[in-house]
Amino acid sequence: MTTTDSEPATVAPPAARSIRTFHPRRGRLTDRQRAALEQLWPAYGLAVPDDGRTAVEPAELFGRRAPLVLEIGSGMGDATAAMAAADPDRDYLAVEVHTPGIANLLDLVRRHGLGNVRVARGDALDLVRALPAGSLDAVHVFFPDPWPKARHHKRRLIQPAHVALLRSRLAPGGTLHCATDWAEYAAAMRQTLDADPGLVNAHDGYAPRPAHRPVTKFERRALTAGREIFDLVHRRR
Ligand SMILES: C[S@@+](CC[C@H](N)C(=O)[O-])C[C@H]1O[C@@H](n2cnc3c(N)ncnc32)[C@H](O)[C@@H]1O
Repeated sequence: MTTTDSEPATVAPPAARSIRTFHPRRGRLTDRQRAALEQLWPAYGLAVPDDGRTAVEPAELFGRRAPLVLEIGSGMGDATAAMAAADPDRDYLAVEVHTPGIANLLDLVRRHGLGNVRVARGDALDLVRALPAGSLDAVHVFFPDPWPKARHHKRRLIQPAHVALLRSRLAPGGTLHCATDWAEYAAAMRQTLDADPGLVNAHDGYAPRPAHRPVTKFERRALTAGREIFDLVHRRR
């Protein structure tokens, strides 16, 4: 994965051109997830452009201009759906690679009538590259894959070049909120985020878990196993 904080090269295409249907294999989804995927994907789904040129225009995706929250690695989507339901004046764009998670979030969108959620399928960094600079009010990275082995650290989402890219898509004053149950990753995240010249740590250390962040599926597992949770909230200067 190469990373750049430069602008996407082309102007936004019509939303319909960036939205495509996909058909995951039968058997991986519950009937309800499959039905939600088939019914909602055309209007609520986005195939992440991976050509490095196609731009994603949030106003076209949501049909309105509102502050935009990006949730990276939304998992089964419970936290995204809960936050979007409690925050109707902002739009929520979730990005995930795991098809059952995408379908589950679409099912939650359908059941709770969430007009302010869209679900992107593909690589989070490709999506971030395709978004306009300064277009995000917040980025949520809740319990990203920890890649605990040292030789796999290069696969981690939170590393200096990726943070610079994320920061470039945040509006001034926008927040980057990360959470993890992996103490060593938390320390590395904090060091990387604190070192970014365009970010300021909103809490001068780890943040108390904000009331607006629901307990996620992975967080529940960590709490059951007795692990500590670390939140980090940084603001773009
Ligand atoms: C440990 S899980 C956490 C899920 C959820 N945030 C939670 O707390 O329950 C990490 C998620 O990130 C997703 N993921 C990993 N790499 C990704 C990528 N490059 N782009 C988008 N999602 C990704 C995985 O599929 C997985 O669902």
